[in-house]
Amino acid sequence: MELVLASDSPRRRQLLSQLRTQFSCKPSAIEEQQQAGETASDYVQRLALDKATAVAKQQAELSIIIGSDTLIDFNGSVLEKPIDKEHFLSMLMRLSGRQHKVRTSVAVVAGCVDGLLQQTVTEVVTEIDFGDISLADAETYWATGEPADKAGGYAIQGGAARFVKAINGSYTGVVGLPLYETQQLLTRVENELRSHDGC
Ligand SMILES: Cc1cn([C@H]2C[C@H](O)[C@@H](COP(=O)(O)OP(=O)(O)OP(=O)(O)O)O2)c(=O)[nH]c1=O
Repeated sequence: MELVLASDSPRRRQLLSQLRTQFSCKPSAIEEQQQAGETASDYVQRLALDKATAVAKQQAELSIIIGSDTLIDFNGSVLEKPIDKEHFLSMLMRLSGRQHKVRTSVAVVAGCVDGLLQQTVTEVVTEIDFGDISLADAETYWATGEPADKAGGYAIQGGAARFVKAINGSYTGVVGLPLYETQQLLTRVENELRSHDGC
């Protein structure tokens, strides 16, 4: 059965390759817009599920699809990718010297164009303490190009490692795909599918 990562994130592809050798990547084109009254937790789980189900509905044959989403929760405010340098600087300065949460949700769905057989989703929350970041540090970091496509404008696996004083949670979750939880969901869905041979 085909395994599909509903993503065009190179980080997620690399992380999933630590669990599985055979899978394809198909980005979803879902709109990322928090709804009025939607909590950060509800929002990140909805996006992971929407990404996975959107790709599942395009599959001709029964497949297993993984969708994931990552966002920063700063005292209840959602921070996503920076839209420009000013936006990035304001986000990083808010995070400087404070604690925030990184919320990553992973959904594992089984289905195809004819329907969905399984839908599972979980959320992993990681607390990150940043040390003090000067405006000059932040500007230098922006110039590397790394922050532009990362939630909160930083990559713990890259240059932003120097800002991280403490982490409590899942490192792979912060990078974009929590591997322990992904493996748990994959195993559960695969076991439940054993009796099915079509969609
Ligand atoms: C906080 C943090 C986020 N990120 C990345 C993970 C995600 O790729 C990105 C958050 O954006 P997402 O919208 O979750 O994902 P994406 O648009 O990159 O990929 P896709 O929707 O196709 O799966 O930020 C890091 O790489 N390192 C970090 O330390």
